[in-house]
Amino acid sequence: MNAHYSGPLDVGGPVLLIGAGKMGGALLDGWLSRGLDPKTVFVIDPALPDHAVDRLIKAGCRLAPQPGDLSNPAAIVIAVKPQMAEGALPPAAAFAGPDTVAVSIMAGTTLATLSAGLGGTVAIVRAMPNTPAAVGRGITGAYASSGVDEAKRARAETLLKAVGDVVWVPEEGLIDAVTGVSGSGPAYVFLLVETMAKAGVAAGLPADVAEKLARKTVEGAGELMRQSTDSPEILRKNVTSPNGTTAAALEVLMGQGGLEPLMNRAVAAAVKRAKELAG
Ligand SMILES: NC(=O)C1=CN([C@@H]2O[C@H](COP(=O)(O)OP(=O)(O)OC[C@H]3O[C@@H](n4cnc5c(N)ncnc54)[C@H](O)[C@@H]3O)[C@@H](O)[C@H]2O)C=CC1
Ligand SMILES: O=C(O)[C@@H]1CCC=N1
Repeated sequence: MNAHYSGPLDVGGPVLLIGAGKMGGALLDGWLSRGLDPKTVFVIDPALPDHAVDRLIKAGCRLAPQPGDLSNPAAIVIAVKPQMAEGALPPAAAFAGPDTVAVSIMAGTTLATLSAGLGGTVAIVRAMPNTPAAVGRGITGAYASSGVDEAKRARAETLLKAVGDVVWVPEEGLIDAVTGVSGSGPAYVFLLVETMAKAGVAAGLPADVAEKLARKTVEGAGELMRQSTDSPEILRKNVTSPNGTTAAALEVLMGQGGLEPLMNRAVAAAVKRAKELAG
C-alpha cells in the first residue's frame, strides 16, 4: 500500500478517464479504493468488454459522458494505446477547460502531439506508470509541462499516487528513459522468473517446483529489498559467500556479455521504440 496517501481521495472536481484497459483500469481501481467518489468519475472507452462495463456501472461510475454531462473537469487521464491517440484526443479536448490538468500515460506520445490534439491551452502532465499499479505498488515517472501550476501538478500526483509512488523528472525526454526502466521493467522481472525456472528444469527440477522456486525467490528478494535499508549491491553481497555457489553464478552474470550490457541494450531498445512511437 502506498505510504504517502491518507484520507479519501479528492481532486476537487470530476475526473474523466479515456481508456479503461489494463493501466487505465488499474488507475481507476486505485482511485475508487482510495475513496474517490465514483459519481465524479466519468469513463470513455467504446471497446470495453461487457463485464468491465457492468463493473464500472456497479461501482457507480458514469460512462460515455455527453456534452452537458461534464465540462472543465479537474483531470482528464488519457490511457489509450499511443496508436489510438487520434481517437482519444478530440473528446479530451472537447471536455477540457481552464481548470483541467490532462495526464497522458501513453508511451512515446509527446507534449507537442498532446498539446496540438488538446487545442494548445490545456495543462498537460506526461506520466509513465507500470503494471504493479494494479496492486497499489506501481512506480510512476512524471513530467509536468510549463503550463502546469502547483495545484494542477499536485492533483496529477494525487491521482498517480493512488496506485503507488511518483517521481518527477526534469525534462520531457526523460519519460522515454522512465519507460525503458520502470514502465516496461515489470516484464523484465517476469522474464527473469521464467528463465530462472527454465534453468531449474535444465538442472533437473520438475517444472512446477522450478517455477515455484523462481517465483518465490523474486517475490522474497523484492520484499527483502523493500523492507531493507541496504542497497541492492549490499543485499547481493549478503548472498555471495567467498568462493561459493553464488560467486560462481555471478561470474557468468557479471562477466563479459553478462547482464549489464544486455540490460543496457534492452533499455536502450525500449527508449528507441518510445521515440519511434512519437512519430
Ligand atoms: N501496460 C503497461 O504496462 C503500461 C502501459 N502504459 C500506457 O498505457 C496506455 C494503455 O495501455 P494498456 O492499458 O496496456 O492498453 P489496453 O489495451 O489494456 O487499454 C487501452 C484501452 O483503451 C481503449 N480505447 C481505445 N481507443 C479508445 C478511444 N478512442 N477512446 C477511449 N478508449 C479507447 C481500449 O478499448 C482499451 O480498453 C498505452 O498508451 C501504454 O503506452 C503505460 C505504462 C505501462
Ligand atoms: O509496452 C509498451 O509500449 C507499454 C509502455 C510501457 C509498458 N507497456
